[in-house]
Amino acid sequence: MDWRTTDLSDAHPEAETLPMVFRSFGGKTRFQGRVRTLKVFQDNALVRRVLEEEGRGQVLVVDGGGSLKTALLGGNLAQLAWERGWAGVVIHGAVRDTEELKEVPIGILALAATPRKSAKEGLGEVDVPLNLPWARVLPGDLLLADEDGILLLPSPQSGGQSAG
Ligand SMILES: O=C([O-])CC(=O)C(=O)O
Repeated sequence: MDWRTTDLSDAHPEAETLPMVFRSFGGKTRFQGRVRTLKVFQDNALVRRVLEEEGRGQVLVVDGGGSLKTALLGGNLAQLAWERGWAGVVIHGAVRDTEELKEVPIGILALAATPRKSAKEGLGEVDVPLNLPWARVLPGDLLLADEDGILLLPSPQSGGQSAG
């Protein structure tokens, strides 16, 4: 992987970016893939359901509303993501089992770690546009993450709408 988000941002000034307010908890700090999205709040049953699907090198972006009260992913779900071929998980929220997450060779970005588990009711929305505090994230965007932040390039099919 020779790219850097800084160089890509220079080359694509219209691209959405997310600042590195996230902490890297996974085995990889640099990763990339097409985006799947999930919007939940303190409930991670849908996180498991989506990660059970074939990842095919995609990155799951979870808008957890920024809540740090419960963890939306832990060691088991991280292991599942790796086994199913996901390139990474980006969580606007919290994770747990940080010692285990380090050993999983995918990208795992989240705001914080917290011990408390999430509810399992299955509430939330899959494959919807996400309005994170810094940028809009659309399913199908190409996400690239490194130490400087996250860059989002719109999917060819979206006609560049996410760059607006
Ligand atoms: O199951 C959960 O709620 C999250 C977790 O602890 C894990 O993935 O190991």
